[in-house]
Amino acid sequence: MPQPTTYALPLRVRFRGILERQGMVWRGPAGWAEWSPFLDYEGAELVPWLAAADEAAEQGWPAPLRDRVPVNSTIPAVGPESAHRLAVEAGCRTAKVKVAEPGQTVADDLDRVEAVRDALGPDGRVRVDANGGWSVDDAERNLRALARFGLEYAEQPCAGVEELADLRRRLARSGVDVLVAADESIRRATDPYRVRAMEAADVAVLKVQPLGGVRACLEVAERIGLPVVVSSALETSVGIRAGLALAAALPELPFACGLNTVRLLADDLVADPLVAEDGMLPVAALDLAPATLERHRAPAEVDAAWQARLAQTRALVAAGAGRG
Ligand SMILES: O=C(O)CCC(=O)c1ccccc1C(=O)O
Ligand SMILES: [Mg+2]
Repeated sequence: MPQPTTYALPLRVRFRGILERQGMVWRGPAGWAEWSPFLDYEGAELVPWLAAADEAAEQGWPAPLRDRVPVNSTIPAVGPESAHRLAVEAGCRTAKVKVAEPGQTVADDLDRVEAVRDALGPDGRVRVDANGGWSVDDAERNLRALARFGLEYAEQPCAGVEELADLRRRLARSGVDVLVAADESIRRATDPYRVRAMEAADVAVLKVQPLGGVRACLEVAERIGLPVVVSSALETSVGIRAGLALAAALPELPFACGLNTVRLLADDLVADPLVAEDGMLPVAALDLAPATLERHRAPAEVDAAWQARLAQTRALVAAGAGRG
C-alpha cells in the first residue's frame, strides 16, 4: 500500500468544537482514499472508517445512477448576520443550521434560523441539527418555537434512541409538524436498525466513513426502511467524493445531501474543490495535485500520531475487531 500522507487544514469557523481538521489520504489502484476519524473516536470505532478508505483505494464504488447531486449548505453556530451571509453565499436551496451549541441559548437558535429562513425565502428548505444537545423537554419546547420558520426536519434533537422515540410521540400528540432525523443514533450505534424498530426517526442520515464505506451504507439504506440523506464527516474533497459516490448510487435521493462542507475548510487538497454551484455537486473524477497535498502536509509529530493510529487500527482489523 502506498504511504499515507497526513494533512492538517484550518477551518474557517469553529465546527464540532474543532478549529483544525486532520486526517490521512493515500492513493490505491482504484483511486484516492481519505481516513479522517475525529480525534474523539478511538479503538474499534475507527475500524469502519478504515474500511471506507480501503474501499475507495482498493475497490472503488458501484456505478453511479446520476451525474450530479443536490446539496445543502451547512451553517455553523454563528451569529444571525454571518448565518444569513453564509446561506446566501452558498447558493443552495436547502440549509442545515446548527443549533443547541453549548454555551448558547434557544434565543440564539431562533435568531440564526430566522436569519437563514430570511436568506432562502419561503421556498427554501431549512433543517436544524442539535447533535443530541437537547433533553426531550427542551427539544419539544424548542422545536415548537422553531417550527414557525418551517423546518424540513430536526437532526438528532436528543442523544438517545429512546429519547428520539419519546420526542416523536410527543410532537405528534401536540401537533408540532417537524420530522426527526437520526444521525449519531445511526453512525455511533452498535445497531443502526434500532432507530427503525423503536420508531425513533422519520429520516436516516448516512455517513460513509463511520458506517464503513459506500457499499455498507447502501445496505443500511436498503434495510432501514426510512428515507435517507447522505452527509459528510467534514472531509476534504477526497472524502466528499466517497459521499458523492453513495449519493449517486442510491436508488432514491429525496433530500439534498450534507456534502457541501468543503466550504467550512480554509483550503482543500484538490485543484478543483467539491464546492457546490447552484446547489449541485458533480459526480466526476478527482484531480489531486501533489503540490497542493504537500502544502497541507501535517507537521512531523502530528503525522507520527496518525501513522500510529493507523497501525493500531490495522492491528485491530487483523485481530478481527469491529466485525458484524
Ligand atoms: O450534514 C451536513 O450538512 C454537513 C455535515 C455535518 O453537519 C457534520 C459534519 C461533521 C461531523 C458531524 C456533522 C453532523 O451532522 O453532526
Ligand atoms: Mg448531524
